[in-house]
Amino acid sequence: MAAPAARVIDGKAVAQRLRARVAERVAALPFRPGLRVVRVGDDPASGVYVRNKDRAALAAGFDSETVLLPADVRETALLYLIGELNADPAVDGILVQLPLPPQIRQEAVVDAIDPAKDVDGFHPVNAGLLATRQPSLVPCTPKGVMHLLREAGVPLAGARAVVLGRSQIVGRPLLQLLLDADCTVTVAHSRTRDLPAECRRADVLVAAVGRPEMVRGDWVAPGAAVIDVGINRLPDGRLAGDVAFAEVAGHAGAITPVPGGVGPMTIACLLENTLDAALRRRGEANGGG
Ligand SMILES: Nc1nc2c(c(=O)[nH]1)N[C@@H](CN(C=O)c1ccc(C(=O)N[C@@H](CCC(=O)O)C(=O)O)cc1)CN2
Repeated sequence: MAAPAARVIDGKAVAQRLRARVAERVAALPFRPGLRVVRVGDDPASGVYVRNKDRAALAAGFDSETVLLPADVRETALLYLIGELNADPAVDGILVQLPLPPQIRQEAVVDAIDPAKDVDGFHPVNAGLLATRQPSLVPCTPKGVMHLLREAGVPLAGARAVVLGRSQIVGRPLLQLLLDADCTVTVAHSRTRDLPAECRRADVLVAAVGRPEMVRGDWVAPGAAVIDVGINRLPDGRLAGDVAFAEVAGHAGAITPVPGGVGPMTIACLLENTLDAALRRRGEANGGG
């Protein structure tokens, strides 16, 4: 008997709908929310992502600009720029594209951004607000994962969720978001004793480890929802997720592809965060959203 095929969750379509909703809300505003994306150096992948963010923001009606800095820029110069953007009333959202060159401390840069304009949601103030269940700017990729799970109708209350990966940007915020959705959450990582066994317990499995095709078919319980956050460029140029898609699709109930799964949601959620930041900063009276 052929293995059952999982439902493929179309992240591109979900992201497109979210972007259209954001654009509608922006069109109804008496001002254009301002986004500034800072790119340091010439990492080609960052170049693609930054261009895509700028295009998406302009298409949604934002006032968007990208600031390019050379790879050898000093940390103090980047911090000075962030200070200027923090003080600029036309700027609602600031994002510094990662990764940064080695002479720049990522933590110092993230800490310098005004938390009210931190549309990446990486600032410790936003992390703390999320951890204490207060309104905050939530990191875009985990926010996108939750959006996909909800759009796909995956039951969350009481579900066992396993998050593979404990990064500041994905794993840790996801722990909070899944907990807030009433899941029972396990965060597994490189020191977890039996990763396949932990994964097999999951009704909802989110892979965010950055290791191509690490999650195999027999790591997944029949019918589980599998969300693949990994975007790994293979030596032959192909993209691979953290999940061995063809194998896992034979076990899972629903699965996200790479590309076309979580990635497009990251940009859609950035637009939503920028709109939220603008409405909060400028007051609901101006927002009407
Ligand atoms: N400041 C930030 N830096 C980085 C973030 C972030 O959220 N904030 N995340 C990643 C890169 N990233 C957004 O910045 C991002 C990565 C991938 C995609 C995406 O849509 N991927 C496509 C495939 C694209 C390809 O062919 O390469 C997909 O999955 O379908 C969007 C955004 C690191 N840096």
